[in-house]
Amino acid sequence: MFYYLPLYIFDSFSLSNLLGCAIIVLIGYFIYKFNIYPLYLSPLCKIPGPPVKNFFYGNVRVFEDSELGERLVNWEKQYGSLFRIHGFLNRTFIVTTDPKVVQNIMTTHAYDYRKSRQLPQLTDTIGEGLLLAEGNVHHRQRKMMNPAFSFANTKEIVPIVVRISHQLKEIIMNQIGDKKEERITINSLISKATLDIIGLVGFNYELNSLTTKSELAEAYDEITNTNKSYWDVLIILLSGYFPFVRKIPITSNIRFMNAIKTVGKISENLVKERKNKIAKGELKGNDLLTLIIKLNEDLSKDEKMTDDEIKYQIMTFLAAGHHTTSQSLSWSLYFLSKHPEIQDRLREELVQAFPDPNFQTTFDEIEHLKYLDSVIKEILRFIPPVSLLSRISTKDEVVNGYFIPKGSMFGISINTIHHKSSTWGEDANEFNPSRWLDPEIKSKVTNYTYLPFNTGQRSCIGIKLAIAEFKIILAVLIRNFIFKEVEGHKITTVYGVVTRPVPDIDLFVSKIGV
Ligand code: HEM
Repeated sequence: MFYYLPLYIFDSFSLSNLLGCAIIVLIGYFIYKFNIYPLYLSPLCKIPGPPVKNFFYGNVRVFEDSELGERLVNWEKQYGSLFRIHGFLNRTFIVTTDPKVVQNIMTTHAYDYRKSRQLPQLTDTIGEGLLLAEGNVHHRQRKMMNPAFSFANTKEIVPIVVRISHQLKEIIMNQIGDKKEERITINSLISKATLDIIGLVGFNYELNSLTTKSELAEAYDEITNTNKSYWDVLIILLSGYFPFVRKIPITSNIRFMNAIKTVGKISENLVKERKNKIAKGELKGNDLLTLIIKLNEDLSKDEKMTDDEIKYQIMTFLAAGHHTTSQSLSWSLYFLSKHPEIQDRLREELVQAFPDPNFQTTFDEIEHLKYLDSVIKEILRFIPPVSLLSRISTKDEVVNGYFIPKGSMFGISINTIHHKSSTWGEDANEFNPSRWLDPEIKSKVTNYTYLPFNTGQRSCIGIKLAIAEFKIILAVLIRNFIFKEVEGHKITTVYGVVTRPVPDIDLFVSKIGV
């Protein structure tokens, strides 16, 4: 009798019925997985959080959302330092600003949390370099590369940063020419300057993107494209779940993949070129790549990085090392133009320290400028370039009384932590560099209340380089120009991989003393 069962089924169900059933089962599975389970059945539902209003987007877009920062700050006030939000397809994020939880995730048990691969375009852009490596691989790579980012090496690269900063200054001077002032789009100029700097300090490679058309600068313009359409964002979000979506041959995907190929090709050539120099005994220089290759030479076979690993580090440094710094610099000029009194005070300090507008400086000289230091600390507090860090747990755990199953996603909201009035006072939402001169506020600053570069094992390896570069470029620009707001030019803050202004920032720029 059982022998006849399959035929019996085919008799009574036509193929279209079967297909219909399969579609219903699939839709049922989809609704269960992306709606019923995360919103009603998951143990994470016990954690408080805002109601979900959108079937697809949950309560935040998490990526490319212009209101994310403000909403997270408000939810933290309402639900406390550990709360639940839902992103695309109702993915649950446990958002935390609790210093103890942050410490546990970032320091005490850092390797028990892995990075999210929800943004495959990030993996495509930087490869499996230090930023994305996990566990022992990360530990080995980091240990090996730390010496290349030491204070001593950072001091050595200061003259390069000064040279490019003055080159940027000259370009702006020329754009202003004899005019009283000129409206200038600052982001793209600064981004080229920081790309040129990472090219030189990273690989002793003259990208010259400030002065010539650069293939690499164009590739990054494409990758970090600021004019993303609704469909571009949807493709990015969907590719987090279904990676093949990135491979569909539509214009935005093709342009993105071509840009990625350019970055990969240039990085590969840099490794080859350096290897040739080693073969000829010509390996000289104190750029990061040379230092890393030298350090690699001395390692045992098990510890050595492969050529591909070195290529991924180049891709990582290029991406991680230029966009963050350039966006922060652009935001600085924007807020300094909104607060002319702060800009004037900073300029006063700079003119006094550097009477010559074409000044050359050392690391120590620039480090001693207190107000410049306060302005930079404040911009990194007020608008941290990396506003949200995500981590996925690899073990079941109980956090603040809630059971959190392994595989859960934590979002450490740096931006929210940086706007807590309990740390920063009632004016936490104001841009006020002077707070950094207040001993009471300074006493509340710890690795877990202020973390623009993250903290612990996965903190930014380029922090010293980033701060030196940030200070020098800002010092050269503010020492030589006055930046003024363009009335009616409205800027929105968009929280992507890096927090960026949309549209690009236009400012009126005039020369000092003209
Ligand atoms: C204002 C500038 C910068 C900011 C705000 C910044 C911020 C950050 C943050 C928050 C992280 C941690 C990411 C995570 O835990 O998921 C990070 C990691 C990293 N950053 Fe930066 N960064 C900046 C500049 C640079 C520069 C100039 C470099 C130069 C190469 C660099 C290279 C890296 C690398 C390689 C990592 C991965 C470190 C690891 O996982 O061990 N960053 N950065």
